[in-house]
Amino acid sequence: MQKYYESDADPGTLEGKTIAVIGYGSQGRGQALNLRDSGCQVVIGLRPGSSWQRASEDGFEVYSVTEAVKRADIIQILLPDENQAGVYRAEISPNIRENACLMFSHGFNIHYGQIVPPPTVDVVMVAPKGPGHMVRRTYEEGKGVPALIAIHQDATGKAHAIALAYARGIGATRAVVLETTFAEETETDLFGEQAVLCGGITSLIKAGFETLVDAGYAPEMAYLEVLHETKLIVDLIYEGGFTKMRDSISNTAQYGDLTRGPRVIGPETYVAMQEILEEIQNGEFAKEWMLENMVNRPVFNALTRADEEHLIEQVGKEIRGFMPQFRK
Ligand SMILES: NC(=O)C1=CN([C@@H]2O[C@H](COP(=O)(O)OP(=O)(O)OC[C@H]3O[C@@H](n4cnc5c(N)ncnc54)[C@H](OP(=O)(O)O)[C@@H]3O)[C@@H](O)[C@H]2O)C=CC1
Ligand SMILES: CC[C@](O)(C(C)=O)C(=O)O
Repeated sequence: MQKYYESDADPGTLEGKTIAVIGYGSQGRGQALNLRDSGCQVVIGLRPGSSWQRASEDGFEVYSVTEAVKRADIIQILLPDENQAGVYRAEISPNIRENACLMFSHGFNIHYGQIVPPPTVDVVMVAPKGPGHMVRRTYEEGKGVPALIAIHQDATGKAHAIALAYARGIGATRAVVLETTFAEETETDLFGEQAVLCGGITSLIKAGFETLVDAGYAPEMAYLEVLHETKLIVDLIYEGGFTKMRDSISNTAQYGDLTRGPRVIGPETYVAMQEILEEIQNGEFAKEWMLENMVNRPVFNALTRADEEHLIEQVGKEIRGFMPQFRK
């Protein structure tokens, strides 16, 4: 896989160019602040509301999406995936300059054909592999979150240089930048968040918590055991893989890990993972998510509410209240 570092990116590529960051949520805020601190010229495109106020308070020039796009050489679309196509059709497409660069941090709308840009613009992706607040925090610490770049369309011949310079601007080249495609990024990202990072881990934690509570153990004990300690174990895996984590735990824990783990994640889970991946690859998941938004998200809202009311959330709130690191 092609990898890039700080010295591969030329910050001069962005000189004299205006970058419009459209959206000022998790990624919008993190990327915009990092770009500005890296010396780039950044404006923000938004609708009136709380994000507008936050971006203004952070000292940015904030415009409607239409006005921001008119001013921009590079347009980084950091709206929720489900809103991007509507805003693109109404405000971005009619105002985008010829030879501008249209940028994304996730390939969903291009890969699934929700946005079809004209052939006169560059279409690239710079996708940090981490949440927006980490993109900002690691930059402030002098480090960076790794990122992926991909080129969907190179109208100007400069698409690759722009993507790398932008990745440098948000701090990603301080770590590493990997080159991929829109298809590979979209499919692996959706799979990762559904099967492992978000869907997989919350379901695993909930199953462990419910098993202990149903067996008569105190919910506080169950919370500390299966949720609180998860971060401590994941931090070790993050720092040094399974080996570092296993070096740090007891031999008893390691034996239980090696012999019982495969009973929890057995053949049934592999089958479910393959099915989930197929739904992503054949576009079934994308279609379901788009339709869910068209009818005001009944499933999304009901499932979110049910988890918010789960005992693990109530107990967690109480226990975190005792710990100084979680007090505001
Ligand atoms: N969250 C993350 O860490 C990651 C996200 N990504 C990708 O980054 C992109 C942005 O996601 P994320 O940062 O989570 O988004 P958020 O939901 O955090 O933020 C969305 C922003 O868009 C604004 N917005 C929403 N609708 C409109 C509209 N119709 N017109 C103008 N502004 C609007 C919101 O403002 P308002 O206050 O008005 O609602 C908000 O500022 C997505 O493509 C996502 O897949 C990629 C990697 C990680
Ligand atoms: C894991 C969720 C994520 O894919 C991410 C932070 O990278 C997302 O889309 O938010």
